[in-house]
Amino acid sequence: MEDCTFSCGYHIPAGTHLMVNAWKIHRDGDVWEDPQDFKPQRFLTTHKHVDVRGQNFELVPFSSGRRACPGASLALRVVHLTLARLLQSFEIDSPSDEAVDMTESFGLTNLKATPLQVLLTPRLHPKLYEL
Ligand code: HEM
Repeated sequence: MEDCTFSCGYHIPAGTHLMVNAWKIHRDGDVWEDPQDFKPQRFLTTHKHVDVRGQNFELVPFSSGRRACPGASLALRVVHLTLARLLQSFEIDSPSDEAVDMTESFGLTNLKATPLQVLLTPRLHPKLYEL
């Protein structure tokens, strides 16, 4: 390992424990319009060429480079499958009429400030839920 100095002026001494702040990168107002808003349609329009696998540094959910997530391909499939099965199999509701509190808490990973309470009601034939 050796010291590293970038042309923009950052100097990183050898042995530094460096953590990438993906939360901040993913909310960069120079890249993302209304960065705090959940707008998945931006990936069909203004940012349709942005890839999640570490080639476009403005979006790095699986990191990038040699230590990027080796489970990315599996994860991209499993997330779709799990979400689809959940939506197909259950009515999803909240126990109260109040809007879900989406406030975030501070931490290394992105946690909700208040626990999510959900009511799941099976919507398919009971036989389909047998193990
Ligand atoms: C949506 C799901 C997932 C996300 C967002 C994700 C994200 C990440 C990120 C950002 C890193 C880099 C961490 C760092 O820089 O220190 C990472 C590393 C890693 N991920 Fe994932 N991951 C996911 C699912 C998975 C799955 C399904 C597997 C395995 C089956 C997996 C296995 C790993 C391993 C082994 C590493 C460490 C790689 C290394 O240090 O060389 N991940 N993941």
